Amino acid sequence: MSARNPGMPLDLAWVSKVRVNTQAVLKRAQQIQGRNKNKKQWQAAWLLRAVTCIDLTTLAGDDTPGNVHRLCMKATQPVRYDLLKSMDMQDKGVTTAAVCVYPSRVADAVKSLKAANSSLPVASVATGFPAGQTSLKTRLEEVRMAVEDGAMEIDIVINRTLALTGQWEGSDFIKTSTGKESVNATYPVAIVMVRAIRDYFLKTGHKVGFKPAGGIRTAKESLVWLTLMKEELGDEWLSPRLFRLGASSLLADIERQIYHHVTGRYAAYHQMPMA
Ligand SMILES: O=C[C@H](O)COP(=O)(O)O
Repeated sequence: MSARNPGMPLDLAWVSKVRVNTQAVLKRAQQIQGRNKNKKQWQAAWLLRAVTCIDLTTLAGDDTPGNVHRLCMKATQPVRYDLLKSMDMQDKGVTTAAVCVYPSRVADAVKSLKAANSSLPVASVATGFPAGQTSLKTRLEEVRMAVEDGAMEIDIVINRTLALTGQWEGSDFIKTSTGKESVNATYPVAIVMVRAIRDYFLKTGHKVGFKPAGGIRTAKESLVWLTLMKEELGDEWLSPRLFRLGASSLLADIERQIYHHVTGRYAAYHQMPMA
């Protein structure tokens, strides 16, 4: 996770000067999607990079200590050992970036990771996820409880009422969406967001991270996201310190593509143990 953003006084004059050329952004999004033509051996390396940037997520109403435990085990060994061995990557410590759960499941996740001797961080979606329509007092209490239970990272749902009325400040990491909306992470919106990160960096010298989340399900999409980050912000934003993919079911497809790279065959989903 990136260093804390010290922030800056809210400068609405700067914000209101921002203009977005929608057609240019849509064209750029198309261009980035067309760029994704890595050679096979590089593609496997990029896919492993994507794995290390995943916040492996479960945010279901019926989450239990059991499925959170499986998620944690998958996060610590996200790609089958035999596949990693074939690529000589078995001892490179490939894990996902974090696991992401509801506040009520943080303690379960911390316990499972501790038992597995893993230092993977637990992220939690506190603050009235997904609507963010709870009082400030409740929101702060939820963050406190998640941190007390061992969460290292908190995905805060911004108060959209405040944002829409111009009352907002800077953050350490910005995330596209909760994953619970009908439209979640899209490339054109992401381009606008990462360019805001670039502008903020140029103005303050502080690097804010970016997390697209919601509906990211295929290995191909993960490669487009990496391309977008590389081209718009540079190599430094290709590490989990500044880039996360928030996803509950992306990993299975990435692992299948890696299986295909190693064996030349496609695996059924059940051959890839999943949380
Ligand atoms: O923050 C993470 C998202 O809720 C995950 O969304 P997803 O289940 O569509 O991958």
